[in-house]
Amino acid sequence: MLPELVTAASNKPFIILLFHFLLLNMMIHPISLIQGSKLKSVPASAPTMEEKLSLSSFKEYPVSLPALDRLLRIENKFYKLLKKYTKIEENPDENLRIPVVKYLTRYKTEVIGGLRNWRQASSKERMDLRDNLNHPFLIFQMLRRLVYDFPPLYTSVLNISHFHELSTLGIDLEKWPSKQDANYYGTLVVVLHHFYDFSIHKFGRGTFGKIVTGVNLSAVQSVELNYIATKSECHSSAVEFMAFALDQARKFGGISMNAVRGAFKASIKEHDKAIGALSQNGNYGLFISNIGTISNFTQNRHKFITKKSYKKHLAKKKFPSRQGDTAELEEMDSHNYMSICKGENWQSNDHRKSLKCWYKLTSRILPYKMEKLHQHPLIMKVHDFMNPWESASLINYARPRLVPARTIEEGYVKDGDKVVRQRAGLIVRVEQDFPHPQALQDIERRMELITGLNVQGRASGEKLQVASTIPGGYMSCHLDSLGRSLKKAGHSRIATFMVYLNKVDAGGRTAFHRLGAAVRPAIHSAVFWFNHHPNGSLIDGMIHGGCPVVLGQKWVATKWIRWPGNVNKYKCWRERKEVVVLFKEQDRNEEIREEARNAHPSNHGLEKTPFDRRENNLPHTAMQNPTLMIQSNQTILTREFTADVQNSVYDILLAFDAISIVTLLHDNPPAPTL
Ligand SMILES: O=C(O)CCC(=O)C(=O)O
Ligand SMILES: [Fe+2]
Repeated sequence: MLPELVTAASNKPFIILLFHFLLLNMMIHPISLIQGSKLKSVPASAPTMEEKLSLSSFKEYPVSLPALDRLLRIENKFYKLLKKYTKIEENPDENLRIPVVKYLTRYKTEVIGGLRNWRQASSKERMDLRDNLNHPFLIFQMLRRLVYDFPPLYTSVLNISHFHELSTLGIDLEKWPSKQDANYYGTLVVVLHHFYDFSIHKFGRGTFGKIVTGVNLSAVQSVELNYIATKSECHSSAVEFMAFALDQARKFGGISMNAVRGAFKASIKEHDKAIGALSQNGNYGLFISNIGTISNFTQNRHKFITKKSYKKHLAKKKFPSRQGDTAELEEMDSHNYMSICKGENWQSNDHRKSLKCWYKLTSRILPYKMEKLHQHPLIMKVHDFMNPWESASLINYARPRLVPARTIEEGYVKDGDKVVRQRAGLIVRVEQDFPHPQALQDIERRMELITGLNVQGRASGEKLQVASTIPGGYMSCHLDSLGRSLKKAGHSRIATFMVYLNKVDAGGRTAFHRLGAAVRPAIHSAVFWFNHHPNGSLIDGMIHGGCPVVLGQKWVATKWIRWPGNVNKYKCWRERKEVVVLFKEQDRNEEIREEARNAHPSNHGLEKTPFDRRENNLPHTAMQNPTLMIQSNQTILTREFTADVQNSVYDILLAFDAISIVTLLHDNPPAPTL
């Protein structure tokens, strides 16, 4: 247990104990942070506390907010009882005095101090406990107390009559938070440092920029964060956490100086080794992002590969420009993405001058304030797209339904990998049970009026998706489209329309690093961009990522707009090729056939094809395993369809690389009209 370790530190070789402790007891969440647009798989994680507690039907994070809320309240009760206990006359068991006082002191510094200052910091708004739980650092500290300090103390005091109230709280230590749970939040703190390169010396003592956080980072916690950072390949962050540990140990003791000094040296060595290997392997993105965060530890400066040597390295190796599509550019992506997240802007003055703002008038809606954020390729911002009631309804709908985001790699959704592309980010699709269907339709209709694209219906858009991210959570850089060409990927998301549903206190920009700029999340506003050129090819420049949220919780609603339902709007991208779909199935519903015969060949609005009607309201039995024949120009293709595929027009289009279905017939069709 950690407290024993710390007390023992002064007389035992601490470093040995320290690493023994770290290696054996700290199983951190297996992550490897960022690293460009290349996706890394994450091994299955241990059961989370949420699963163990089964307190709530939804998982908001590995530990759900209601679960955390409950823990916070339990701990608060415990704190009050301990405090009373120290004040009773015929005092307490002598053996208990030290651990009780220790717990009280930690609680006072980490919670009371933190909460008070946090409140002051939040633009005079009263923040409830939940808001405080929203910061990974405070959760990290709380879970550490509950994992290391709470169980032994709780077991010792449970039979003391003064504490009998505890038995009514339903605490089950078997289902108590684990070290993994605490360390998960440690990784989020590391992410924040790795990206934003803030001063740990200030942050660890309670300030974050202009915000007073009340954070009070102990030497031991700093050592733990060092370990987590090393495991996460954030080597310069690791060194900085260790440097802070050294500083805290020097100032406040409680841990062996020699041991921390030794661990500090070991950490630098580890850093240099890793960085050296990275630079030799030519992984410049990672190399630079690590180098970039090393600050000036004057006494140890010579031990780092300094920025100077990085510059030499730069001089030797020519880095690609920010345009184009090369392997090297991809390597640079992670670094550039981080720079843009930090607020850098590489757009030229000329380009910025060309970015205009205007009011868009349509016949049906009030004017929208439109702002061009990038010219070629286009990124548009729509101010005040959502009304506050709509945003709140979407958040309220999503909150209890969130699930960890699944990942999409090379066009396939991989089940099981919870957080690769989206870390500490959870999503839900807005389904039929959304209580305000009319509002949803309004929202989608407005998207259509603004973009000029169809977004409603399966062929035109995916269901609106709401995503939530807590501080430390981010989405590494990626392209929204699922394939390089529309031809290959019929599902392709030709455009993205994303709405920022709430105010994010700090961080959480959407970074378009190859375009040199990021969009700040502005409450109720939307951002809109194309992922494909009109000729169908992918716009590589649209690679983007959601930067880590620093303070507050970020909520976005995203509509991915699809190709098949919009293909007619891309009139010139290739020659029109019409196809005839033949159902060979015998027992097809007569109504469908009738409609098919009547369908006018020139009706290309996919929403109106018999297929779609079938999808919406025709009996399903008629559609079991049909064989489709597609006649396209002179070629006749036949293919068995699975139940899944038969359900959608665009899947059929995709399978046959067709643009549209002009008619739908039973056997022996007349010659197609091409
Ligand atoms: O959260 C963001 O700002 C970006 C999210 C995103 O890119 C996505 O969901 O595809
Ligand atoms: Fe995206």
